[in-house]
Amino acid sequence: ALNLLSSAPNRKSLPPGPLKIPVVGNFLWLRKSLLELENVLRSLHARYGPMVTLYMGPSPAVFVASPALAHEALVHCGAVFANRPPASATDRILSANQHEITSSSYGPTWRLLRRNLTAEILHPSRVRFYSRASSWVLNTLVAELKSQPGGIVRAVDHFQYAMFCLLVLICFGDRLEEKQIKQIEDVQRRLLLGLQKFELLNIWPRLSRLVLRKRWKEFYELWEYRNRILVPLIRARSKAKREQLNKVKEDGNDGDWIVSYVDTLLDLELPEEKRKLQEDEMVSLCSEFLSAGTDTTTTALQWIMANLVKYPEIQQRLYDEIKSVVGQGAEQVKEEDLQRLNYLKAVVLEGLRRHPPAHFVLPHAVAEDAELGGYVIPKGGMINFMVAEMGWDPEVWADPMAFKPERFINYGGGEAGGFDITGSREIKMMPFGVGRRMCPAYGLAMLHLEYFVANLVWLFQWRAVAGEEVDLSEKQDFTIVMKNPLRAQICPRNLGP
Ligand code: HEM
Repeated sequence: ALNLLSSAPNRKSLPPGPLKIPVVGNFLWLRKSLLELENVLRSLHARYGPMVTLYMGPSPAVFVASPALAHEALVHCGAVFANRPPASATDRILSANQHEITSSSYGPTWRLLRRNLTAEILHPSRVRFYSRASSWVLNTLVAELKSQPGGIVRAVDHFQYAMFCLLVLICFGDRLEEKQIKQIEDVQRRLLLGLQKFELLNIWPRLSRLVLRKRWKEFYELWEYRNRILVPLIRARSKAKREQLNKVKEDGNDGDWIVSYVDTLLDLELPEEKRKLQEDEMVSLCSEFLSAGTDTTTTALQWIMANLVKYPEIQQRLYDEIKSVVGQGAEQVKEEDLQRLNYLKAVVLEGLRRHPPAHFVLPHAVAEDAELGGYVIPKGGMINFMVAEMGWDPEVWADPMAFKPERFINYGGGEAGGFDITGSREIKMMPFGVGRRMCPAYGLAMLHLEYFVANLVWLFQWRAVAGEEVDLSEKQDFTIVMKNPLRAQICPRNLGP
C-alpha cells in the first residue's frame, strides 16, 4: 500500500535521532554510563519511535526498543545482524586477536568456538556431570553464610565467590585448590577493574602509545599476569588429560574424570588456519568464560533474593512449593527436583524480566546494508536492543514494574516451563538476547539460579535487617547491580522431621 504521509520514513536513511555533532558528539555519549544512556534513549524513543540513531563512534549506532523489530532483526534476518563491531586495541590483545566467542566476527572461527562450548560443556547431558561441583559450592556457601555474626549477611559478596568457584571448576576441572581459585579470582577482578581505566587507550591507540606509555605498560603487565596464572593451569590440565587417556587405555576405566572446558579447547582445531589453539588463545577463552558468567549470574541471584526478602509472602509460597516436592526434612534441593518446581522457575524468570543483569545486549554490527523497520542501516553500522525496556513494556506486561512471579505460571498449560526464553516465535523479553548471538549459557545460568535460589530459601529464612528496607535502586557496574547491596537477616530453618 502507498504511504502518503509526509513523515513516512525515507527508505534509504538511518533511523532518526539527535543531530550528529562532529567529534564532540562522540565523546559526549562515551562519557555517559549505560543507565544514563538508557534514560536518554527512553525519551528519544518517545519522540522518534522504536528505532533511534546515535553517533557514538566511527559508525552510527542504532537502538531498537520494539520486541517485534528485535525479532525481525535477530531471528528472521539473523545472519545479517550477527556480527560484532571491530574490537578495540586493548580488546584485540586480551582476546588473542578475537579468538573468543563474544568478540569474534560472525564466521567459521566464531561458529567453531561457540559450538564447542554449547555441545561439549553446556549441553544438558553434560551439565549433569557438574552437579558434584554445584553441591560442593552450595555447601561452602551455606557454611559461609552460617558463620556470619548475628546472622546478618551482605549477600552479594558470598554469591559472587560461589558463582565464580562454580565456573572455575567447570573451566579447569574440579581438582583445584582454594588457593588456586583465589588467584584466578584476583586476575579476573583486576581485569574487570582495569576495563574502564584502559578504555582511554582505545580512543586514539597510536597516539596513546606515545603519550600514555605508562598506562599501556600497566595494561601489558596485567595481561602478563593473567598468562602467568592461567597458562600453568592449562598445562597441568593437558598433562593430567594425557595421563588419564593412558590409564583408560590400560585398564579401560575412566575413574571419575569429568571433562572441563580446557580439555575441550585442547582438542579443537581451527577450521581456516588448520591448527590447534595456542596457549594465549586458550587463556583468553577461559578468561571470557569466567567473566561472561560470574557477574551476570551473581547479579541476577542478588536481585531475586532481594525481592524474596522484600516480599515475604512470595518467599513463603516458594518455600511451601519446595516442601511439597522434596518433603519435610530433606537436606537439600537436588538438581533433579528442580523440574518439578514450577513457581521457582516463575520467580527466576520474573527476576530476569524485572531486573535483567544486562540492560542492553553486547553491540552487534550489520554484515551488509540492512533494512529494518523501513530504514537502512549501512554495512558496519552498530545495532543494540533495549533489553530492560522490553521487559517493562506495559503493552506486553500488565503492571510491569511489580514483582509478580504468577504472571509466568500461565504459560504453556499452566507451567512456567512453557515460557520460551529464546524468543524464537515471539519476543516478550530478552534477558539473554535472542538469535545467533544469544547467550549460549542461558540453560546453565537458569539451572544455577534455580538451584541456588531453591536451596537458599529451603535452608534459611531471609528477612530484612531490623530497621532497614530493601532498596531496589540500580547502579551500573559491569552489570546493572543493586545500588545498596542486599543485606539480610538469615535464620537457618528447622529441618527436623
Ligand atoms: C544470568 C546470567 C546471564 C545473563 C543474563 C547473560 C546474558 C547475556 C547477554 C545479554 C549476552 C549478549 C547477547 C547478544 O549479544 O545478543 C550474552 C552473551 C554471552 N554469554 Fe551470557 N549471560 C549469563 C550467563 C552466562 C554464563 C554463565 C556464561 C558462560 C559460562 C555466559 C557466556 C556468554 C558468552 C560466551 C556470550 C557471547 C555469545 C556470542 O557472542 O556468540 N553467559 N550473555
